[in-house]
Amino acid sequence: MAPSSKPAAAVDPEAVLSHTFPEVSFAYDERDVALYALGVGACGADAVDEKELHFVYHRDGQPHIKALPSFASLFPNKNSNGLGFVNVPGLNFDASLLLHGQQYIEIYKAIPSRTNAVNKVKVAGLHDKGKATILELETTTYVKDSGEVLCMNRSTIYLRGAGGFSDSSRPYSYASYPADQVSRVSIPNLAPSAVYEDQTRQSQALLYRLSGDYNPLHSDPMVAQVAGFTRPILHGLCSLGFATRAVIKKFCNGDPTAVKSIFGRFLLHVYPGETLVTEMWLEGQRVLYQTKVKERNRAVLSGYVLLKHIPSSL
Ligand SMILES: CCCCCCC/C=C/C(=O)SCCNC(=O)CCNC(=O)[C@H](O)C(C)(C)COP(=O)(O)OP(=O)(O)OC[C@H]1O[C@@H](n2cnc3c(N)ncnc32)[C@H](O)[C@@H]1OP(=O)(O)O
Repeated sequence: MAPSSKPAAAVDPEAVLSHTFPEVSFAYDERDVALYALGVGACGADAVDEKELHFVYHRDGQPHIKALPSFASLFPNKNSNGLGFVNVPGLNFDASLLLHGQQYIEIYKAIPSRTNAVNKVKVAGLHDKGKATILELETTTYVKDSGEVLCMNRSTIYLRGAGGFSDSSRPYSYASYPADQVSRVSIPNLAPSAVYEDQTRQSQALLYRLSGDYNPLHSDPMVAQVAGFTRPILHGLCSLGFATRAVIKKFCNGDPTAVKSIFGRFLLHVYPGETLVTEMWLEGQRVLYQTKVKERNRAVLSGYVLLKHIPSSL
């Protein structure tokens, strides 16, 4: 290479956008649904909580257990343990520095408590932020036998240190979806309509990982240190599960089928053991929320949950 040549860019957008992912088949059952619910704190403060017990136990038997809508956020993990994008040609990054940035989930059909399913995955966005690259992957999940569409997850992955690949002065930015679907929510300057406090356990990430996200960032102190944290951090989707539970509890009377879509932006890491305080505001059929860590008084997550209808009791 001539000394004046530019080093190869870390990201080749054409190669990334033209990548096709293999379809992935998977199955789950009520045990997975209940394990997930425990992983996001269901019945954590009250083992007979009448608005949550049906997520982990049912007197009439396992088939009657209900899936939390955020259980759907696990489906992209089936694509090579969630890291199917690590080997995308044209996408070079340090995997130890990646963080989950945002998650958007559309639910088209009540999430069954057991099914055989298929994931179809595509790149939905790619953005050069200079110090980072943002990759967005869309995973659409179908019921295997009927072909019905169950849900769609759009996962935003923040790749620290992998930006700066744009040629021109205008940073590269591509998205295949309307911007307002996943824009950062503005938190109202009003007292919240509801507040819910949850204590995460020291072992929260160790329990949550058994639902299928085995990234050692959440369990291994050395890996966490390399990534810049004093100890393993909580999975972003675990915090999102806590926030979704808070909304279902406060606005849906425990009914998981009332939820149409969920959006969350991860603002700051959470350490297992910290207390999550979720403030919620009802705006039309959307519940805007912001989750703070009580011990550090810092906002760690914000977003919205769109409901099919507002329960008449509100
Ligand atoms: C199939 C998919 C599976 C994915 C699994 C991935 C593995 C899972 C890992 C985890 O769960 S990690 C734990 C959860 N996540 C976190 O804890 C991250 C918390 N957030 C942060 O630490 C920070 O917000 C950040 C992501 C490091 C960004 O902070 P930074 O200070 O670097 O950003 P800014 O200077 O404010 O903004 C730069 C640029 O980027 C945009 N942006 C910022 N934050 C996010 C975000 N969370 N999501 C998306 N985009 C983000 C921001 O808007 C700026 O862009 P412009 O506005 O300038 O265009």
